Amino acid sequence: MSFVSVFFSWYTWAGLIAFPIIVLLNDIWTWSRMPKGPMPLPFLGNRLPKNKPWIQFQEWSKKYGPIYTIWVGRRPTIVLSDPEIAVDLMEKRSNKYSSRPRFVVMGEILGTGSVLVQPYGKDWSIRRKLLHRAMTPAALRTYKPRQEAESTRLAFQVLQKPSNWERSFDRFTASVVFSIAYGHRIDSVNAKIVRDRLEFMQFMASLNVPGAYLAEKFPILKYIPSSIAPWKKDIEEHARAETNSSLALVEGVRQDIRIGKEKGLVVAPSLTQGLLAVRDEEKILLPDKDFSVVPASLFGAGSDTTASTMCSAMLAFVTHPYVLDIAHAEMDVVVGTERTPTFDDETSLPYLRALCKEVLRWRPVAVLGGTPHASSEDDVYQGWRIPSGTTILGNSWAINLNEEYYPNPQYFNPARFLDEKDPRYQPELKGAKNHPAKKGHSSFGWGRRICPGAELAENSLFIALSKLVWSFDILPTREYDTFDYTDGFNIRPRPFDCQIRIRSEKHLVTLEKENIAANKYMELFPAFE
Ligand code: HEM
Repeated sequence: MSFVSVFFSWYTWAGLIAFPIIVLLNDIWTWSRMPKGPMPLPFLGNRLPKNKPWIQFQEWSKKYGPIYTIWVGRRPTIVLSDPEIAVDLMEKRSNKYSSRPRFVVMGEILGTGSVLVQPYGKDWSIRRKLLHRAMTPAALRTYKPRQEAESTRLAFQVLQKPSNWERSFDRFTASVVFSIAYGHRIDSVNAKIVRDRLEFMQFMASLNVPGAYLAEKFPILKYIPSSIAPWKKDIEEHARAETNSSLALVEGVRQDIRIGKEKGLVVAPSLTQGLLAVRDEEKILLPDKDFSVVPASLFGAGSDTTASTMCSAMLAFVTHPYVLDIAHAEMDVVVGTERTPTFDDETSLPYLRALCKEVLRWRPVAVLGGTPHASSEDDVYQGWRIPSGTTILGNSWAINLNEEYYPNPQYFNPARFLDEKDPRYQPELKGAKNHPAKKGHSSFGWGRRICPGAELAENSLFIALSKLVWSFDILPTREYDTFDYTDGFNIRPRPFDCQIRIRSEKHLVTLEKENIAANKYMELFPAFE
């Protein structure tokens, strides 16, 4: 039979027509057994919002309930808006819900091997275990002096240039993670390494917005040669630059160790230094390119997230001024004016601790729960069928602002997180339901993929906000829109001005004195230029 006759034969045509029908019937069957959501179009899925999808997702949760399905092309995504359900799936059934969806653009085309986007499995587990070595309680204790010194330097920089507060926050969080990762501090956000890293991060974040790239719906598009696909060429160039930069940072630490040995100098302890030793001792087979991702992920995942949360705290201060009054009163009693707060004060500053939790709840920086989870086995939940490979998106915006758990959720009030015996506790802020997580919020994610840097971030938040609250009055200069946030993977308030002034002459003298000691301490960690 010739090719032409096969082409025109009736069964070829029947096959061509039957195939999409079979696929469609299969999709309808899958759809009919999954939690109901907005009606998708065959093969195309749902029309997804281009901007701030978490708002639309929250709206849909009011119509379709706390668990519903949306379709990205033919791929189902379950959206969760209730913390209990999120825990049921991603924690109690973490053996089935700890993978990541296929990221055609951010994972396969960018391909920088970030822990964040790796599917559950051996490759992910090696990197994650290495990361955990840097986050043990003992390791976290050794970072505290750096965080204290850096937060004193932060308060002093804000004192010197109050209008530059947001940049100072970025410098602070960058310096904390870089000094931990590579043993080098950051004195300016204009340091090349910070500019480069911020660009990589913002770029990566822009790849993960649902609906941003057609290749996510139609993976075949990833095979288009980059010579005729400028969007792909751009992604590949970013990937090369990021990998080279991560490798150079590890090489820098190797060089520090070499020079230290030659000259008999003490090298500032760092995560990279420790992990290089572990890799050699335990003969962990991880090529340099993949190894370099581990320390690099500290900045990628930990700097902007922490700084953005601090920016949200500033927005909360200027829009809910009474909070600062209460925090100031607590500082005055516990710390006084002769010294600034330290980690030793933590247990005596419950309002400050509650304030940090409330910021994380009120404006979760990883607004869609960070990187989505994916199921790796078929499952049945509340009678619904959830097939293997389903994307699971914990909408932190909807979860953290869920009225059943947090009455009057848009109202910023740290008292929600105070102990019931605390006289400042307000019972009317207790929800009809109790949040199932020990932390009382879901801003660090869930289960086996929960943020490994949560405690480090909480420590940075606590000490930085404590020093800022201790030092300053932070006052509104106009009306603010508490929803005026950036778009993307992580969110932060759009830049805004406010009045920041030192609380008294005594505070000024103490801060100046402690800043000298803090600068001296941070000399242990030479600055990245
Ligand atoms: C306020 C600060 C931070 C917030 C709100 C935050 C939030 C999150 C969230 C929501 C996830 C996704 C969790 C999940 O999939 O269930 C995540 C993952 C991650 N975070 Fe954080 N994070 C913060 C700071 C940090 C810091 C300081 C580090 C540094 C070690 C870090 C490292 C990571 C890494 C490596 C992952 C990927 C984990 C994995 O996929 O296995 N984060 N974070």
